[in-house]
Amino acid sequence: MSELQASASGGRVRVAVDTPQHSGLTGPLDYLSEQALAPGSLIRVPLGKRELMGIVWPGESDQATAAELLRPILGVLEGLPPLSARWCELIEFAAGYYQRSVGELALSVLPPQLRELDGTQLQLRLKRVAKWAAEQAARTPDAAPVLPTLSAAQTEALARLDGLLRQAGAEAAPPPLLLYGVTGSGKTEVYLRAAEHALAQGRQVLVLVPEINLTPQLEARFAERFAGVATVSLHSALTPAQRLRNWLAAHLGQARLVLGTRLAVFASLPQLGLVVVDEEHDPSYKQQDGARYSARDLAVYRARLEKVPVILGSATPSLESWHNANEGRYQRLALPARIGGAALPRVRLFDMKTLPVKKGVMTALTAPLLQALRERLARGEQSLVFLNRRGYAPVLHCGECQWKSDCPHCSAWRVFHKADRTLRCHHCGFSERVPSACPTCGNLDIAPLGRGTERLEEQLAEALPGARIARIDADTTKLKGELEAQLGAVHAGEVDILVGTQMITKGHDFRRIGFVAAVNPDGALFSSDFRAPERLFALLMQAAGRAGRDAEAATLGPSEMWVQTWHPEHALYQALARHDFEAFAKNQLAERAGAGLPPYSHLALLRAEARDAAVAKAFLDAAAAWAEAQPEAQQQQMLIYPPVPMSIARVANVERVQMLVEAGSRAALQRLLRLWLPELGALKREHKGLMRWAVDVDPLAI
Ligand SMILES: Nc1ncnc2c1ncn2[C@@H]1O[C@H](COP(=O)(O)OP(=O)(O)OP(=O)(O)O)[C@@H](O)[C@H]1O
Ligand SMILES: [Zn+2]
Repeated sequence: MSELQASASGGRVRVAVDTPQHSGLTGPLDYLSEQALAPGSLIRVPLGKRELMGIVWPGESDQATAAELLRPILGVLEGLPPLSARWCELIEFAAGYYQRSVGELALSVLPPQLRELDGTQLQLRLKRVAKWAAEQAARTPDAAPVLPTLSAAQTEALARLDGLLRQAGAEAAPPPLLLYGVTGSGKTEVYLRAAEHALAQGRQVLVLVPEINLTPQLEARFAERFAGVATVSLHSALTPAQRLRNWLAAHLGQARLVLGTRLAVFASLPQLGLVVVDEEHDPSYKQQDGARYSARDLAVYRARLEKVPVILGSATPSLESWHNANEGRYQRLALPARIGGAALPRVRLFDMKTLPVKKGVMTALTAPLLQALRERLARGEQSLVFLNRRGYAPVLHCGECQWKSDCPHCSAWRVFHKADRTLRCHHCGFSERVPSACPTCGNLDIAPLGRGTERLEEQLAEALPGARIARIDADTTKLKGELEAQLGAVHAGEVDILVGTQMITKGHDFRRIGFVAAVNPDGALFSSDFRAPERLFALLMQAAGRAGRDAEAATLGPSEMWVQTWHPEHALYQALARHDFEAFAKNQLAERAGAGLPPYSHLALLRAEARDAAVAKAFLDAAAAWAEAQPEAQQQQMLIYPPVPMSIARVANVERVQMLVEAGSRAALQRLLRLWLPELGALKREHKGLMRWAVDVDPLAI
């Protein structure tokens, strides 16, 4: 019971509480307790005039507060087993790495309802969870699941994995596995078998997916395979009550399988035996506010802490993971071919320059593309048309006075949504009815410029009468159940052409799609963000991956990916045409090495926000001056770039400025940040009008 000793002595306990931001990065605070409390216990403590939930934190107090100043704790949440020492360690690491306070992070990843419960309410919840778990365990399959015969590559991958699973809990942590499998190669089957093995060992399994919209499909596949295994999901679309129930089920060890989005990486799993990160390259794994953590990176850290295997799966791994595999830090397992010998789609780079030029008319639905769609329709095949822009048109425009539908609060256009006739800002949410005439000159003839998915759907319907067209994007799937219903219709063959944003390009196991078109992907080619090519390549590979997944359906004709571009000769498209991720990755890594960019360097972004951009900039300049004076910055070849406006500089009338810090070593960057942050808190007070500042470690979007 060494865990008990730390807090049993002298009545002093360390407690992680969510202290207010302005108090700076504080560690756990000391309180007095009459009874010995196991680390990880949930308790109630006073803070100022408030009463808060806190977590008894492992480790020694620094005794900074004199004993006579300590306040007694108010109570203990009885009946809940303490959070494990490893869970606390994960939180402590993440808080340190992403520069947040331990208490803030720890409390923010617990289900919010947990904070409001008293002992009696908790007892009731615990009873319900136990009942639910018993029901789950009694669930019998409709029919025994039919296990597919594994492909040779799957068999080999699993043999390697089994070796690691057997080692789980041994002295050294097994190396992370990068499951590099082309689209449709059966990665999910590998996850299922690995999960089966871990479950059979009496362990819990954590499976992460990048987006909520991928959880229903995955839940269904796991439920079908593992009837009788209590399974829960954890994501932000759950009600507070569901989230608490699922969290408790995992924490009590009753849920054996936990599926979820990035926040699930913090689930309490006392018997964790395997972690899976599906589509590990996906940017959605990075949290974009508060503690800006990468769930993928934390999954790797957590697996090492628990000494259990972690599988990172992708057809287009992140360059960070690819580099780690190249360097031998990760083990690479490849699934080089599609299941059943299905061919990857032929990629057709359609050169927009070959179209006859009609002045002023920019069309996304080119005649050859419509022809290709008609052919697929005639054959009874499904097609997918992909455009990464929702709404009807990105901007409304007056030809007389050149007025455009800008947002009064942001440096961005308001998007025209035709269905509800609104102009909506996708950044601040500001929405107004579409004016019937130009607001500046009164011209009645204002017209949409460019196109989003809503307009694309309309134009397709005009051009292809009789075709059954469905659209899936954030606008058509707002209501609960809508997405499932729409995907269901696609799977049932009730849809001929599916139009949508990137939501439909990843992860879905469509069986009937033979043709995928990207109508306007060029924009990302010339972005100033060094990660833009990596993201575009992954997106297009994933989109291509939705076509031709069923080897048997291919008797109709070969599947095809259609890319409309003004730059067919671009190296990115050339690699795409050959489905050559490896060449693309090699090329990109060489460029990154040359430019000293990640994974060859380590970045942090310091962001500042104010009504006046000059205030934000002055704060960052002062921050830079302070850091540059530190010996740490000078010795470690730390590079601090001048502050620049963010790509969308103003959102909701707030100017946003950012400053990039680049370091050769992760440890050096961490050391600087640790010194810097308390300083920044003090600096903020000197810069009147500064609203917020934040640090983003390993930022994804620059
Ligand atoms: N050994 C197998 N035999 C027959 N069918 C299989 C086998 N393994 C997987 N499948 C089926 O092949 C299809 C594709 O598998 P899966 O969805 O796992 O691919 P994936 O590698 O995850 O692809 P993506 O990266 O595109 O999501 C699924 O319908 C799955 O049920
Ligand atoms: Zn706005």
